[in-house]
Amino acid sequence: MSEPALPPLLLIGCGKMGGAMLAGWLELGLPPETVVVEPNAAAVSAFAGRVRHVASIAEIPAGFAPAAIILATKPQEAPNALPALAHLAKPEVVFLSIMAGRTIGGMNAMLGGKARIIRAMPNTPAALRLGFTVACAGPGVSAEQRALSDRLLGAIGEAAWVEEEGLIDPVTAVSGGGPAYVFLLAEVMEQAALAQGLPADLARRMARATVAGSGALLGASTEDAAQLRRNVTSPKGTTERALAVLMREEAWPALMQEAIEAATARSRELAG
Ligand SMILES: NC(=O)C1=CN([C@@H]2O[C@H](COP(=O)(O)OP(=O)(O)OC[C@H]3O[C@@H](n4cnc5c(N)ncnc54)[C@H](OP(=O)(O)O)[C@@H]3O)[C@@H](O)[C@H]2O)C=CC1
Ligand SMILES: O=C(O)[C@@H]1CCC=N1
Repeated sequence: MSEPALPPLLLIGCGKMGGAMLAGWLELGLPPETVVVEPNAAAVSAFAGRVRHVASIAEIPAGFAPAAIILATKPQEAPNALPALAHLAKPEVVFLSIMAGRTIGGMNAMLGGKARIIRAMPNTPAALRLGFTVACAGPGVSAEQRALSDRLLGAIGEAAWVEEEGLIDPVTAVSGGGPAYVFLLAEVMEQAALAQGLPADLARRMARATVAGSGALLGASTEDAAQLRRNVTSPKGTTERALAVLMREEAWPALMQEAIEAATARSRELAG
């Protein structure tokens, strides 16, 4: 059975994440009545003619009744943007926020106290529909609103739900920011290749292809990451020597834990 048509949406902020999500939703067949609020016209140029673009919340057409309002501005913009959207907070409208840190309670207060809110955390592979999003539904969200949000998040990759909102902070640290750590890996591998005398172009290609190829292998495999690592590590071989450095107690395992703790703490600081 084919899925019902998507209802019109209102997207607030069409930057890196908002734009990536919009691209996925357009593939699902988003109605052209969809409104995108984005002050930076260049950010929406790729979607010209497929959605209605306005530069500010004040310019949202009067009477427009979206089923879902996606909040994809920076968390710091919430105190400006959310009160201006309070008049749209009705039981039949679900707010789907991807803002780091901003809590359901804090957003609800800015939206007038009666909003139905889902707090979600996607990541940038959403641009290739390979994202991973974890979502949490706040009070009053209906089964239909949750199903619509699940469909929207499923259009940009995998979606998972948690009941405890506090878990979204470590999710933000692990999968929300996670792509940055992987890209950093490509950067430092390239630098290490250069340090061993490899030509710059080759160092760059090697690092990118190794990270991208390993990600694709992991994505296609049912084996644990640890087993895929072992598959590379010949006894008494070269990889074993490298891993003896990287897996030292104070090295990657401890550093990653510290990094995730720092990002989780920052997510909690952004709360409100
Ligand atoms: N980037 C990522 O990997 C992820 C980001 N997020 C979350 O997504 C949100 C957006 O992040 P990201 O896409 O990286 O940021 P961007 O800065 O790329 O996008 C935010 C966009 O919102 C626009 N904007 C600013 N004020 C308003 C307003 N009042 N109404 C409508 N649009 C407005 C900005 O315009 P201008 O630049 O002109 O100010 C900008 O284009 C953040 O809350 C972040 O925490 C979540 C998961 C991953
Ligand atoms: O760095 C940030 O705050 C956002 C949230 C996760 C990824 N980017």
